[in-house]
Amino acid sequence: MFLTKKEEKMCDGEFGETIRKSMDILVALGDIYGASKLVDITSAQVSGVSYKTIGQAGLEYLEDLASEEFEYSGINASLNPPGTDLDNWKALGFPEDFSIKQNQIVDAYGNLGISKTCTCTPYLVGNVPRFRDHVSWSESSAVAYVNSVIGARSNREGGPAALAAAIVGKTPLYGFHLEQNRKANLIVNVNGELSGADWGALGYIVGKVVGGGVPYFKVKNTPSNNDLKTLGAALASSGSVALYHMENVTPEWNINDIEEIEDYVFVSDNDILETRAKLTTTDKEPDLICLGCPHASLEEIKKVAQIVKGKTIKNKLWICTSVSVKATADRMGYTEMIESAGGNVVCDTCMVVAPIEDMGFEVIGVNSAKAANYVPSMCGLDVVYDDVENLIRFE
Ligand SMILES: C[C@@](O)(CCOP(=O)(O)O)CC(=O)O
Ligand code: SF4
Repeated sequence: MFLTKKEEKMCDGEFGETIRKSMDILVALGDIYGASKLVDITSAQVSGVSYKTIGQAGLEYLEDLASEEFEYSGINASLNPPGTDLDNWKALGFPEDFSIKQNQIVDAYGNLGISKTCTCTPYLVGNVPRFRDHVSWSESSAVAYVNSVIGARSNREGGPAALAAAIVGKTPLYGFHLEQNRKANLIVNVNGELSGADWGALGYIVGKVVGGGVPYFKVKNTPSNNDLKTLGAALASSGSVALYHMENVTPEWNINDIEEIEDYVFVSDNDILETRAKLTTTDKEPDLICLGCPHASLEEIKKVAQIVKGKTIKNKLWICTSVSVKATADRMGYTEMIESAGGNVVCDTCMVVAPIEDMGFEVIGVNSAKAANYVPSMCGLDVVYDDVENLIRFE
């Protein structure tokens, strides 16, 4: 891979150990994937934040990296969800030792120059690249969104690579950074109109078929941005999708030569119904309904507030989001409506990266196919997959 004189000096340690270690990761990646050079990025999104997933070794690695002075690239970089509500963990019943360690991890990232936004939907709260910008994002649902809905360019980075890219402000030029790799290779024809949890079911079905390819959707009704975030999350969890196109909807849909795509899949109403049923793993009622995978937007919180307003919820309810979105929900009175009904707006964390298996829950109600896919495997708990309206039960 070609390196400039300055980049070579960075690799040789002339700019300090933190920069050298970061360059090591980026150059190794570039060599593996045959990148021609490094390219400047405008944004990074760093996963590998939960104490549940990176543990003590991860915390020590980050504290060590942050202990040295270095010049941060200055690009906009934000963090993925940690495993606790960083400020409100005590009141919400998150384990103390875990929450303290978790705050130390987030502080170490902060010392490295990464914003403590702690969300998988950074595009809702100020980390919004422009069309065609090169970026380095690692949360898989966010990668799907930034490539597909925003039209910026990212590979599916691992946490350490996105951190290295943030520190240096560059990423190796290969894969989805190159125009020629952004074309679709599978056409998905969807038979009926979709709503709510149907979008996640569609993503789950197509992710399994397309793997790491690029699907091109033809759908009957236009999805909202919230639907696109749900769809992308599901595609990226059942497959390893980083980019999809939707006819007349996403910004690069017309870069494709449709006639040249040989592979087709048809998704019927019945496929959607069967998948919705398959994603539920139990016939028991959920003891926790956990919404916001990916992290909820203000409109999604508003919808829940309207459903529960003036009523009493039977089971526990969390709606997970970022501190920034919650601040607006507070002002709008949505948080108050949800709390009065017995629910909580939970910041920073989510049902997958929090240690919910140690918090006394057994069955989790979710409206996200990604969460339905990961809660059984990452938390060992059962899930019920359905629309918000059907999940929430009242006294
Ligand atoms: C499951 C996931 O959404 C959250 C866990 O990620 P991490 O602990 O931030 O590496 C990661 C992903 O899908 O990229
Ligand atoms: S599992 Fe869902 S809510 Fe949790 S970080 Fe990933 S996308 Fe966000």
